[in-house]
Amino acid sequence: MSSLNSIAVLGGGAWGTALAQTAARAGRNVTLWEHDPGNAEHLAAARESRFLPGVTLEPSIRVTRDLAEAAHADALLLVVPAQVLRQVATSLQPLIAPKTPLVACAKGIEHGTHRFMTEIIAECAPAAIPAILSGPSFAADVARGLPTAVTIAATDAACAQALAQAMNCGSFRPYHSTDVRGVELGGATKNVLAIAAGIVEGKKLGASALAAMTTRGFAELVRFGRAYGARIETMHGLSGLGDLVLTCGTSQSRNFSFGAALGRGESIDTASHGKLAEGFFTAPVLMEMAQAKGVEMPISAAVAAILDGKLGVEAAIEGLLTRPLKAEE
Ligand SMILES: NC(=O)C1=CN([C@@H]2O[C@H](COP(=O)(O)OP(=O)(O)OC[C@H]3O[C@@H](n4cnc5c(N)ncnc54)[C@H](O)[C@@H]3O)[C@@H](O)[C@H]2O)C=CC1
Ligand SMILES: O=C(CO)COP(=O)(O)O
Repeated sequence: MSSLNSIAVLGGGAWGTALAQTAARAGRNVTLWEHDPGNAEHLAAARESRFLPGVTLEPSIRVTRDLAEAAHADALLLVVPAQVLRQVATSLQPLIAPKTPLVACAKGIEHGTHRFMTEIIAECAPAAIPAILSGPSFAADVARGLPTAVTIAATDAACAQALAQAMNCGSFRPYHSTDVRGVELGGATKNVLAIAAGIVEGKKLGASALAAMTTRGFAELVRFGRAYGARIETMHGLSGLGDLVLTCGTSQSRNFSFGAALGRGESIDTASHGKLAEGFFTAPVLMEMAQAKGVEMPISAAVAAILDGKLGVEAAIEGLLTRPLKAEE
């Protein structure tokens, strides 16, 4: 695949803004598309995103609300919440050139259809090359130019390599992979586990409990990944273990913060404090998919039951601790 000189980022939220900054620093010609008129106006006029205050847009980034203008880019990054990715991919379908890489940067699984992000792209924009970018990377860190490594996967190895090359700037190091399913599955699953980790923090259960939760959570991620076709080395990599460790360890994660608020006794309705916690949306789908293949995921199941209002936090903790003893696997 020839080099990708222009990049369009669709979504001027926290992560979209950070990735636009990265692509601009990597020397690409960058267009940042934002659907919301107020947010787009703020991006264009103040040169900062409402979702990432204090970060000034690189001067070369062009802000637009015109999807057709953004669709001209050599590669497009879809940086919107997982549950609206279908809507954006569908709108793009008539506008893009054949074989344009469309890179999902959302972490989730679609409600109702159980589709992973690249499956939605393949369905809605069949002429595109679907890809996924995921890994341990907080938008605020990336936007500030702090060192970060992620994985970019596409079934077409040359495409994954070209995307990694296009997004590589001094501080942002993308590895490439062809294990699309493994990369997207890790990012979706870890968000649910990060809510559990937050609950441990909010309930003040201690550092030992947090380490146990993260480790047994990883065992669930690996079991789920095996059932859905992920490679083991991917689950041990940046987009699996790496992102799990990141988001299970700090309140910088919105999923972790959401769980911590639940652990402190806040209601499900207010615990996100208006921020996007993708694990809230992924938890029920993850459970449906785990049950469909008989995958045992007790921590994720407890999170899903808490979020569904079927189980209290205290009862969930007691339930996990009193499960029959078993061999470690
Ligand atoms: N913030 C972070 O540190 C990271 C976020 N991600 C993932 O990126 C995805 C987006 O997250 P953030 O940018 O952080 O969220 P955000 O809440 O900061 O921004 C969401 C963006 O989506 C746009 N949007 C919402 N509804 C839309 C619609 N119907 N059509 C078009 N655009 C719409 C918003 O206007 C906004 O630009 C999530 O799946 C998240 O898990 C991944 C890695 C890091
Ligand atoms: O995915 C992320 C970092 O890799 C961001 O995590 P949160 O969505 O929980 O803030």
